[in-house]
Amino acid sequence: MPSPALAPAAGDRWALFLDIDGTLLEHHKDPTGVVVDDELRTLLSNLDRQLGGAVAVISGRSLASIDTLFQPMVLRAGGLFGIELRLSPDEPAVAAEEPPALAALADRAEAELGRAPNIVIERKGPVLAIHTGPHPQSLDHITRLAKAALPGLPDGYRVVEGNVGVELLPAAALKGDAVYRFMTVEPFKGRRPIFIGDDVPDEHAFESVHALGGISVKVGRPEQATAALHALADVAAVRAWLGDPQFPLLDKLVRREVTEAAEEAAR
Ligand SMILES: O=P(O)(O)OC[C@H]1O[C@H](O[C@H]2O[C@H](CO)[C@@H](O)[C@H](O)[C@H]2O)[C@H](O)[C@@H](O)[C@@H]1O
Ligand SMILES: [Mg+2]
Repeated sequence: MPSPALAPAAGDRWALFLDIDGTLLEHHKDPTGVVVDDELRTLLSNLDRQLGGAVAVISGRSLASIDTLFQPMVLRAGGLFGIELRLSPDEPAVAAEEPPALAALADRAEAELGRAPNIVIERKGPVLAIHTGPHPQSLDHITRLAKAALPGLPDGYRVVEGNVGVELLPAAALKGDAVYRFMTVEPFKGRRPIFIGDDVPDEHAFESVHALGGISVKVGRPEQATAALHALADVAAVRAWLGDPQFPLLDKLVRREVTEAAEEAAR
């Protein structure tokens, strides 16, 4: 039997927010190499029907990249960590622009690092990603380079070191803010949010769903500090949970022990 704290309250209506890479899709060394299978499309359509449309992906990918991946589906989405919002599927995808100072940095990064093995540079308008793959040494080096570039960028830019790369993000790129924005509009309004994510930028969204009385689910990396209160082992476990006829039965999630130190480290 689920403990009372883990059982969905009667009458709860849910809103579902999903990270993409590492949550719905397994990683691939090339960001353009991932493929959305029809099983995932069917899963998302079923959830969309089940939750009255209160389903959105919130990703570091641009809306254009999300659309290319999921076509012909057009999802409610927060692209570029929430900078590019599509609150309803009939809104066109508008791409955010690359500021000149970031363009200059991206040009330099492409010239200096573009040929290095395992490094992939992804220009996404106001966000620049330098993917290293799971190679800690190059990750340290690239993080230092990215931090050194901050003074030349518009105010508020920050470096986020993720599991397999570094991203330079403007101040407005906060996944939790995207969750808040969705929660102000139909069909999300008044529901209880669930956010599922696997990486550092997802921590902000975990905090937001907590503030909204929702459920946070961290995927994989059990050794990593996180604010999330629940866990799923991997992409397969995420898909199995989402596809369970009893979704969202919370006792199928692993309840995380969150220590003060872990919460602090996740901030
Ligand atoms: O917020 P997410 O949906 O998880 O997106 C985060 C980034 O995902 C992609 O990069 C990562 O996945 C790639 C494909 O597996 C991999 O090649 C890369 O090394 C990873 O960093 C995407 O390309 C980025 O734009 C997203 O920000
Ligand atoms: Mg992810």
